[in-house]
Amino acid sequence: MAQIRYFHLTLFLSAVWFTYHVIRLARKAFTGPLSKIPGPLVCRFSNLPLKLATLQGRRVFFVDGLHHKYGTCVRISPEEFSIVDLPSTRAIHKVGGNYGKSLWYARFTGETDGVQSMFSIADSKEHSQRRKQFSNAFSERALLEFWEPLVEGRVKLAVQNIKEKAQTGGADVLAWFTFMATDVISELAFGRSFKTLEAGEKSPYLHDLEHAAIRDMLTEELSVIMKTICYLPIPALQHFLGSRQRLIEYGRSSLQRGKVQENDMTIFSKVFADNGVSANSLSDFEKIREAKSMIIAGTDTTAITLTYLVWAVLKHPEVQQKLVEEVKTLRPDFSSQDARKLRYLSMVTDEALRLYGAVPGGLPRTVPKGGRELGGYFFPEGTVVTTQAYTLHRDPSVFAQPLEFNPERWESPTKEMTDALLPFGAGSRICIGMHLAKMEMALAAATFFRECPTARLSSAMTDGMMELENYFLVAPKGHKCEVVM
Ligand code: HEM
Repeated sequence: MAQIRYFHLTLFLSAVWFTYHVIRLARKAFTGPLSKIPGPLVCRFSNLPLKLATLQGRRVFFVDGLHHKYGTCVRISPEEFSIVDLPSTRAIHKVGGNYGKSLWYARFTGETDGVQSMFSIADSKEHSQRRKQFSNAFSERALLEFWEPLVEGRVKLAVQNIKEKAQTGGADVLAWFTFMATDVISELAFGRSFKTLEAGEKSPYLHDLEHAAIRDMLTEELSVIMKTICYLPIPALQHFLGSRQRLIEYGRSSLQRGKVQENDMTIFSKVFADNGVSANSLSDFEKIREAKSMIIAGTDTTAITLTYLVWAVLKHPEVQQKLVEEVKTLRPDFSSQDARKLRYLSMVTDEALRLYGAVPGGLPRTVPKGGRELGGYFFPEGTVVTTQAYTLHRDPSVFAQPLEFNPERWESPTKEMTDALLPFGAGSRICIGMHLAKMEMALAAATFFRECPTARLSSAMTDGMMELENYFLVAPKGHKCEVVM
């Protein structure tokens, strides 16, 4: 008898809980300023469509599709709104706009324990203090003075390997550019390169980084399932889950080694102190977090964009011919500045960044105190608004025939075009590694087309393999890009 009473009580309480939530969701969906924002009915109640798209690697395309249907401002989940008109994008990202990064960044990077890297810090003031500690190390001046020989050396070795392999069967440019970017950023962060170019394969640290990224993404999207499975005593699973701890231990021992050898030429070096503020003053754990974050942010981003640049050029023989002629004019020991002065290479790079910049979507921000008017709608404070370069870069009113790879469009660009090109983000959170990425890309593209002027795509490469998939970054679905000579 008592059991039946408990059963009815549980049923009653569940019904109350359910009704309360339905009413709360319905109120949110159909009343208040946000209810005026268009979007699919289901997205007013559930984030399932967005979650599914994210897990299937097509978030950016899902959101782009919604913009095509509903306009420049659209509801993508009960809690999140995407806005892609240029004035709103600029307002959200502008310096002093005070739109903090949303909590998604801390969860996505697994930095929810209070020790955050520059990438995930939400608070604008705290972020600007941290960023100041690194801005000198990543300035163009410091790059030219301290890091250019390192980048040049890694680029030469990468292209030499590509050339040899391309002549004798096939070279996967994505793999070699990934090794190159890894070696550069690992030396900047830890004072010692992972030497993946010499090994011709990813280091254990990189494997752990990949596992940690997948783990963090799954924890963000499927938290209940992840909390449950982490107790299963399966060795492979436990090894996978242990990746984050191994990264911390690697970082700790690298920093220790740096101290012992007094090797101070890293991004944390006092050499780069800005008005006495250097990243040297960070705690060891903060440095470990920053180093990990920069290796993640500075590896695949550059390698993927560069790979698409090479692929897109090889798909367009007329572009390849023009580029090959141009890079021939460089002196044999050309510098990154010489390469960046090349007009056509710069047009090709802008076009590759427009269509294939590796971070084209979903930069969520929290609306600051007092709320803000954006795109004709009022957003109360605390609302999450997100922008995406993917849609902005394909706006037909700004870029004629937007889906075509056409470097010539940058011959004499309109102001709208240059304003709308935001592959590195904008404002206070603009990519701190932008100058480094541009240096690597200019040197690598120029060296590749000088050394491999007759390169072509291998017959094994299909267009489908280079279709984009999107897990925060975009990447080729086939996970490789093979060239031959
Ligand atoms: C082609 C290559 C690259 C692309 C397309 C790219 C793109 C971006 C974008 C769009 C953002 C803004 C993210 C946001 O607002 O949420 C960003 C931020 C960032 N990037 Fe890059 N990036 C590239 C290379 C690099 C490199 C080489 C590094 C090396 C350190 C790097 C480090 C960072 C960091 C630390 C941030 C966070 C900056 C902050 O919040 O203050 N990136 N990047």
